[in-house]
This record gives sequence, structure tokens and C-alpha cells, in this order.
Amino acid sequence: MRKVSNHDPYILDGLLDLLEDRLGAITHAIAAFGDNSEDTALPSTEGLLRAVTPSSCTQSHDFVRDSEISSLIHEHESYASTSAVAFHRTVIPSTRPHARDFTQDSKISSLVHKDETQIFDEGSFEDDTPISSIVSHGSTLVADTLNHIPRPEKVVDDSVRANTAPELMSPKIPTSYAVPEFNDRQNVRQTISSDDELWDRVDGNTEDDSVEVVSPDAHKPAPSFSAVAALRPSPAEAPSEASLKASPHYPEVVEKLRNVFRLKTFRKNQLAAIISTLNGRDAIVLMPTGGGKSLCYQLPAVCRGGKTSGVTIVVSPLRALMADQVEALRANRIDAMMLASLDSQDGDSMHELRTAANKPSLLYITPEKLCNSEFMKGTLKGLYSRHQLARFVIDEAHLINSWGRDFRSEGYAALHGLRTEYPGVPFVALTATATSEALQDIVTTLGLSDYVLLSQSFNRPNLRYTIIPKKRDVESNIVDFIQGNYPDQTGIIYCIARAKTEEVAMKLRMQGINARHFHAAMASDDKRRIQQQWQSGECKIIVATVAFGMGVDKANVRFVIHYDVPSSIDAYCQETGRAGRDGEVAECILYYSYCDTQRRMSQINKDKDIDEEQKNRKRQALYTVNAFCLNEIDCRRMLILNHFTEAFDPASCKGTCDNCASTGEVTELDLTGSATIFVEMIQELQNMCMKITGPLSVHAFRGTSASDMARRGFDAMKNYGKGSDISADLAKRLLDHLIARQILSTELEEAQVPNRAPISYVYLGSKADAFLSERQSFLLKVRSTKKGVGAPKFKKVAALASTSTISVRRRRPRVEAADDPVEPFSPRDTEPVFDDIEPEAGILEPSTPPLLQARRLRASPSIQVFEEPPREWGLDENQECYQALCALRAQVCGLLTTSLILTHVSSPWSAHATRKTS
Ligand SMILES: Nc1ncnc2c1ncn2[C@@H]1O[C@H](COP(=O)(O)OP(=O)(O)OP(=O)(O)O)[C@@H](O)[C@H]1O
Repeated sequence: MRKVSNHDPYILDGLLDLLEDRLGAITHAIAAFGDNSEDTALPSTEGLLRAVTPSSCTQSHDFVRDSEISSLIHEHESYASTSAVAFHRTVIPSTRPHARDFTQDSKISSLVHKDETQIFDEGSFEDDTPISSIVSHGSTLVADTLNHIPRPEKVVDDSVRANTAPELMSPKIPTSYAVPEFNDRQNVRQTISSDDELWDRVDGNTEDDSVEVVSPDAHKPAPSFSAVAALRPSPAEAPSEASLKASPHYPEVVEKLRNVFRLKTFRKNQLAAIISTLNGRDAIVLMPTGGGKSLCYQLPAVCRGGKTSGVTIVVSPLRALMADQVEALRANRIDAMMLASLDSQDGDSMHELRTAANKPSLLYITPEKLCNSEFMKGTLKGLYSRHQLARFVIDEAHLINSWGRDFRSEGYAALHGLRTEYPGVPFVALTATATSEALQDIVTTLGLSDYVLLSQSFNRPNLRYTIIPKKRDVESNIVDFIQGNYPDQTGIIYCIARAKTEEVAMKLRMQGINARHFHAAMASDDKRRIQQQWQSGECKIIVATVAFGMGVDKANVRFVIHYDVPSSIDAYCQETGRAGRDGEVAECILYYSYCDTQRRMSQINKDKDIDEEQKNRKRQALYTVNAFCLNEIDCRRMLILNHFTEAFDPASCKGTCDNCASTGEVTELDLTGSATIFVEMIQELQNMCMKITGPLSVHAFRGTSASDMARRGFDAMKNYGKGSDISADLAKRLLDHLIARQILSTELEEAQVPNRAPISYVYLGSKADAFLSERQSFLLKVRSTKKGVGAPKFKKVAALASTSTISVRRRRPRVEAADDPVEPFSPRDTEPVFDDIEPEAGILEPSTPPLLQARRLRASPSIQVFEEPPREWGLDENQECYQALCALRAQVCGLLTTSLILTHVSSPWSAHATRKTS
């Protein structure tokens, strides 16, 4: 076993290496903060976190332990978290190269990190000042630098030595230290740390940028709703109000409305739908979310009159949705039943359906059960032969389209047989999101001919739409939004991945927001409990996958936030549609990042359960929603409604979307030259069998980050640096729009080192050839106002002190759930298993906190580093590791402080830093 004292020389060597090799980068970063230069080299904490965490277990491929490490990091979510991981990654293997114990190591790292956090918290740096970021960043660099082993002996710079506490300096500097496995890592680090990090570098400071860009495609004239009329066979005329009131069914319908449902009037199209189905006609009901679709089939189900009578069969996709509806109906003394599985209870229900004299008015059933169960088919046949089958209702009928071609395909595809098996039984198909394509699918699958189409505007005037570029501080932004605008109000936050819902909910709780997570892989009891808590207002914020919400009927949802890009405009409308059902203003906020789009794309590409045609549909839907997010000019409401072939005059938006709220003149930029250079540059790289990431391609295009470019050989390209005349922001937008128009494309590739985040590379897209050969022009609309004018002004609320600890969470079953189609993307979707980092037997608390040494380098005499009393355990390898790490941390603190002090003197940022730290 290596002695702790033996580590000091090469640790110090690493630090000195940092100071020699990386001080320039830090200086540059500091300078960037000072003058808002766009080339700041600071990586995002999130990006580093994502990049570094998996690497901690590179050698062991142990996801369980990796998740434990993640848990520890999450618990200490703060600016400094990455450095602890980096330390773990680098130092523990160095101190204990032959005997790995990742669980214990992660706990040790966490203890060190606790100390680190304490020092920074209690020191003179504020949480979000650049200096603390730099310290954190620098720590990571130190850890990175330590990876450079083996390396030649370094000469200690006198100025560094002079500014460093003598006891932290090692007398000996070794000539080399060989840990072969580290050599591979160096390559990875040079390739990419994470997409987010690199995008952050390219992003620079965009606040001062004065252009907004939009794809010209978005300016297509609004198609009229006549597209619906193109459906074949065409729908019948919607009945007039007079004819509806003259219907013989009208008196009973009104009576049931008042006495059974206790409502006074019908909403638009409800009466028409009810009378149509009572007349035995097929009907398609297109109503916005919350419009009152349920009444359209629940009310006729309780009427005695009608051409057909008996049981109304309601095909519904989700058990939870069915259960809610049945419960609500029973509360209204309506006889309703549900069949969703093949369990014994279902058997009893079916027996009852076959034998009982009094049949239920409504039977809720999944499409699979309806079409696949022979027993159910027999039951249906019995009902039909006795004229006790009133109608088939297809709720959420758009799923015939989007799910029917997906993993629910069997169930929904089989619905097409109903018309021929049960002729004369009318259909009612209802949806809140149907493109003309989806409508066509509904008509074809159900075999509708003489049907009534009841459509109305999908516009939800009380919803406000905002899209915000996703930055690293997204959770803080959400906290500001909630606490500043809707404290103690109800909202939903949608995330793509299950693990993310847990993580975001926890981060929000740590900042004082009462949030709970929800996803399909949770135990049913937990899901029910959380939903009930949310419904009753006990819990205000739910952070969920798409598994949450379908059929949820809560009037006062004040906001729906999309943490990630939704899968389609249709999904976006469904999900945002859950806000503001009470008619009051509600906010729909979407955090956009191309990385999310790309992850979704990658998931589509990898999906083995769907064929190429289905993949193309999904890709197209994703392209559409991506273009929608990138569009910073056109009325969002218009774009959404156009998607559903509904015309909308943007003047009617009246500033209720971010784009309409944005002021300033819109001008059109001709970027044909720049776009051509960009595309030719990618072509050139592709011809040379080289690949490039998006952020680096922007650097190469603009000729920035020269040393990096030279190292990678990109500077030899013909088109290198030819885009230097446009800003980084515009260049990045140009790339975004080249991708959105499929002139360029991106692909996620697995990193060569296990457990690294996948890397995204830019390639020529399907329309590149046409673009280059036909010399197509490339126009972008820009707005001559500052970016973000239209974004909501979230009131900033001082972050609440975090007092919460992670509650006990058990490993959840990794079951595939039909109602939560989006699986997490990476092996990092693992469950944190610690509820605290209380040391277990064998994990040692420090006996003497070496961090006390660091205090001397700080101007804060009040720092209390580690108050825990020493335990009675003997000194063993773990404790040695702990002490080694603490010692290293002390040196890092000292040397980084020193480096900052040194940099301070010459940096233009010094005045700023002095102000911040004083
Ligand atoms: N005629 C009416 N008068 C007053 N309230 C009504 C009327 N019809 C429906 N509602 C109420 O509107 C709310 C939404 O109804 P419902 O759940 O049927 O909407 P939906 O269109 O099915 O929504 P989603 O598409 O999101 O499922 C319910 O609380 C319902 O009681």
C-alpha cells in the first residue's frame, strides 16, 4: 500500500502542472468574465457532471456504484460538485490503484467534498460569483491535470513557490508515475467533455447579441381548416342548433345534463355530438384539451332513448385514466365498469356483463383487452346479439395515429375490425390533437363513412407560450419563475427521462419548492398517492414524464413547464393543454436545447420496435417541434394551430406568446455565403474522413479557439475561419437552422470509453446536395432587438437555504410501462441508493481535518472545517485515502487561491473580482 506522504510529490507536481499549463486558461476565463467575451472557457457544471460521473467507474463498469456516486453528488448539488467527482475519478485511483472500492471511495470523496463546500460556503466567495466557479473549475482542471501522469519533472516556478504556504510544498518531485489506464482518458478529455460544455463555450455571452433568427419555412401561409374537408369520405354537415333542439332526444338530454351531471348548459359541439350518436351516426369530435369531451359520450350513455341502446364501450389507453373516470361516474351514481387486465376481478366483471339483467351504462376498456381477449369478444358478441351494445367510444383517438404505429400498435390497429364485426354500432372518436393525417388514420382505421365531424378551434387563448434557451441554471430559473410568479400554485414540469424527474424534483425541493416526481416505473401505490396529493393540492408541483397527465382534470394548473423538448407539436399541445382549464391565464414554458432534440433523435434511431417508416414519422415530428422551438419570430399560437391545419391571425395573439411579445423590426438576412461555407467545411471534413462536433464546427467556421483547432488539425481546412465575419451566436444559430432544414444533420455516437456520455457529430444532411448543387439561397429572419425581450420576466427570489436531505429511496423496478414510452437515454439512469451519507461501519470519519491548513490561505477566520468528533476506528486504507484527499484539497485551495491572486494582479477582471469578494 502506498503511503500518504508518497502522494504529495506527484500531487503537487500535478498542481504545478496546472499552474504552468492551465493558468493561461484560467486567466482567459477570468478575463472573459470581465469583458463578456464570447470565448469563455468555463464549462457548465452540469456538463462536467455528466461528463465526469460515468468516468469514475471507467475501470469497473459498475453502474450501481456509479449511481451511488451520483447520489452523493446530487446531494451536494452546488457549484463545486464537479470537482469532488473529478477528485474521486483521479485521486482515488492514484492513491489506491490496486484495491478499488467505489462505494467507500465515493463516500470518502463526498466527505472531502463536504469540506470543500464548507470552505467555499463559509469563505469569502459567494455561491454564484465567477470566482467560485473558477475555483471549482480550477479544481477540476487540477484533477484533469493529474491525469497527465506520467510526465517529466517540472521546474517549480519561483513566483508560485513564493505565494504558496511552505508546508504545502513537497520537497521532492518525482520524475514519473505510471498509471497506464489514465493515458486513454486523456484522449477522451481532449475530444470532448460534454455537449453542454462545448455549447456553453460557443454560446458565450449572448445577452448582448442583437439578433433573433427564424427559419423562413415558418412563414408559410396558414393553411385553412379546409384540409379536413379533403378527407375521404367527407363528413356530413354539422347539425344546426335548431335541428338539434328539434330532436326527439333533446328533452331527455337536457334532463340528464341537469339532473345527472348537474350542469346548466352545453359547451360548443357537445349537444351536436350527443344528438348525433343518439341518432346512430358516427362522430369525430375535435375539441381542445379541457373542452368537455367526456360529456359527449357519458351523457348519451345514460339516456334511455336513442337508435342504439345498452352498454357504451369506451376504449381508453390508460388504466389510471379509466379508473379516474369510473370513480367520477360512480360518484354521480352512474353505473360504470372498467376492464383493463386479465385478472380475476376482470373475470367477475365479464361474468356480470354476460349474465346480469342490468348492464352498466359505460364499460371502459383498453384496446388490447377489447380486441385480443377471446372471452371479451364473446361477451361483446352476446351484447350485440341482444341489442345491448350502444356505441363504441374511442377516447384520445389521436393515439390511433401516434400509438397505433408504435408500441400499442396491436391494440389500436385491431380496432379496424369492430365496424365489420358489429355493423350498425355507431362510433364516437374524440381527440384534442389531430392533424389532418391523424384524422385520416382515424377515419380509415375505424371504417367511418357517413360521419359528423365536430371541430372547433384548438386555440387556448388563456395559455401563454414561451420558449427559453436551456442553460445550465435551468432549475434556478424554474425556482425563480415559481417563487416569483406562482408561489404556492399548482404546476406540472415534464422531463424526458424518468431519472431526470427524480433529479429535478429533488433539486426543486432543495430550493424550497414542494415538488414530487412521477413516472411509469414507480410502484402503482406511489403513483396513486402522488397523483392524489397533487390533485388535492397537498403537493403543488409534479415533475413527471409523459406518463402523468392524460385524463388528469385539474382546473387550476397555473403552469406547465417542459424541461426538455417534447416529442412532437401534438405532444406539446396535449401536455400544455393541462394548464389553465379554469380559463384563467396559465404559462407554458419550454426550455429548448438542441441536445435534447438530438437525444430524442438518437432514441428513435435505436428503437428496435418500430420500422423505418415509423421512425421517419417520428423524426419528422421531431424536426417540426425543433423548428418550432428555433422560430423566434412567428406567433407560437399561429404555428401550433397551423400544425392542426387551423388558420390563426397572429394579431389575435395580442402578445400572449414570447414572439408576439417581442418588439423590434424583423429583417431578413441573406446568409447564403456563410451557409455555403459552413456546409462545404463539413463536406471537406467528411471527405477527409474526419468528424467534428457542433460546437467545434462553429469554432472552426469562425477560426476561434485556434490552438484547439490546430491540435485537432481543423485549421488545415480550406474553409477554416472563413466565417469570422459573423458572431458566435449567429454562427451557432446558422448551424441550428442548417440542421433544422436538414442541410446538415447530427448523429450521436457512443464514446469510445465505456460510460462516457455519447458525442454528437455534425454531418451533411439529406438536403445538402441540393443546397450546394442548386446554389440555393439561405435566408434567416432576424429581429433587431435584444434577445429575450419577449421572455417572461421571472421575478428573482433569493434562493432558500437548502436544509433538506435526500429521503430514503428504494431501487425501483426497471419495468417497461406502456404509458411512459420514453426510456432514459443512458446507463446513468440508475437509482441513487443512499438516503444519507452517514458513514457505515468501515467508512471512516477523519481524525484530524487537514483542511484546516487551507484556512490560513483564506481571509475568513470564522471557517469551521469539520466538527464531527473522531471515531474510534483505526487508521486503515480508507482513512489514508480520506486524508490524502483532504491534503490534496487543502493544497488545491491554497494553490488556486494563489493562482487567482496572481491572476488578479494582471487581469482586467480584478476590479470586478475585488468587488464580488469583498
Ligand atoms: N357543459 C359543461 N359545462 C360546464 N363544465 C363542463 C361542461 N362540460 C364539461 N365540463 C367540465 O370541463 C372539465 C373538462 O372536461 P373533460 O374532462 O371532459 O375535458 P376533455 O375535453 O376530456 O379534456 P382532455 O382532452 O384534457 O381529457 C370537467 O371538469 C367537466 O366537468
